[in-house]
Amino acid sequence: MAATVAALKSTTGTCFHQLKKSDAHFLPSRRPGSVSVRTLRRQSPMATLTAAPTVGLAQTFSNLKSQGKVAFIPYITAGDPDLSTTAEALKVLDKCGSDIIELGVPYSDPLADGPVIQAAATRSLARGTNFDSILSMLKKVVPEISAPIALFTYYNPILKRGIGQFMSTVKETGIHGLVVPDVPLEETELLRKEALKNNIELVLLTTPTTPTERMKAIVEASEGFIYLATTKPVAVGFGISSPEHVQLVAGWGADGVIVGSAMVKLLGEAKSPEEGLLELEKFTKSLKAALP
Ligand SMILES: O=P(O)(O)OC[C@@H](O)[C@@H](O)c1c[nH]c2ccccc12
Repeated sequence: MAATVAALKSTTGTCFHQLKKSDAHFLPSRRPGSVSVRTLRRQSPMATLTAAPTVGLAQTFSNLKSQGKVAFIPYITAGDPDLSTTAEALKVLDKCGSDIIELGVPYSDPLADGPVIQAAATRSLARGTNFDSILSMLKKVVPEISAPIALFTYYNPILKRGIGQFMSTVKETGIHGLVVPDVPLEETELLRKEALKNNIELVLLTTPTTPTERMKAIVEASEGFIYLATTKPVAVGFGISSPEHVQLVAGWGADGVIVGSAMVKLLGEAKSPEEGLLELEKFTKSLKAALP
């Protein structure tokens, strides 16, 4: 895998259709920066009024890279065990130094997710979580947290609202990035156009088995994140669940480390939301401490 990371950093590439749970994913950065994101935000005169993130995903990577740091990127599913716990969890993750937070919108056919996240989505939907309730939770919480958020959603909820309407609504909540795992490159043109209009970074996906030419095209089109293979900064995810894993991946030369299922499990399987949040805090701190 270390060799894979090195190879990916010297290639431009991606495949989209072949995305599966066994694959790692990577996040590139485009815009150079020199000041710590977190320092920048906290020094802002607006900080007492609102801690809204001032920089997006790509900029966050640039800023961290210039300090020799590796991004810590947790993923949680919205509405599991309930939306008010998700709101608290976002604050905990932010407070514990997460650099970017991935928030999954639960969907009935989560084909790109593994069993833990699928189960979380099912529980969340059974509780009645829907896109509108997630948006109103985000409107309240996003101004209180520093880390930029990337929303993970399948394509259907976007199509249902209409792409333009979806992007502007999402932008209003203060979300910076969007990952749509079931849209192939060929169908992203309109999505990209509307995302750009609303200043949302649209993340495309690749896998280690993606043909080089296709990888190049996807890397070219992606903003903020790419899953696998790029000369831009790279973040690795899938199957990472301990400080040892995090350390190992950072040692391979990755620019960011993504942890999903392990987080989701802590929150979703805790005896109570309070206990889940405490576990989440402990776990996040231990992972963050393992990174440079
Ligand atoms: O859960 P893991 O093994 O820690 O891996 C992160 C991954 O699940 C998360 O980033 C993710 C959630 N939903 C996705 C859809 C596509 C790609 C990636 C994801």
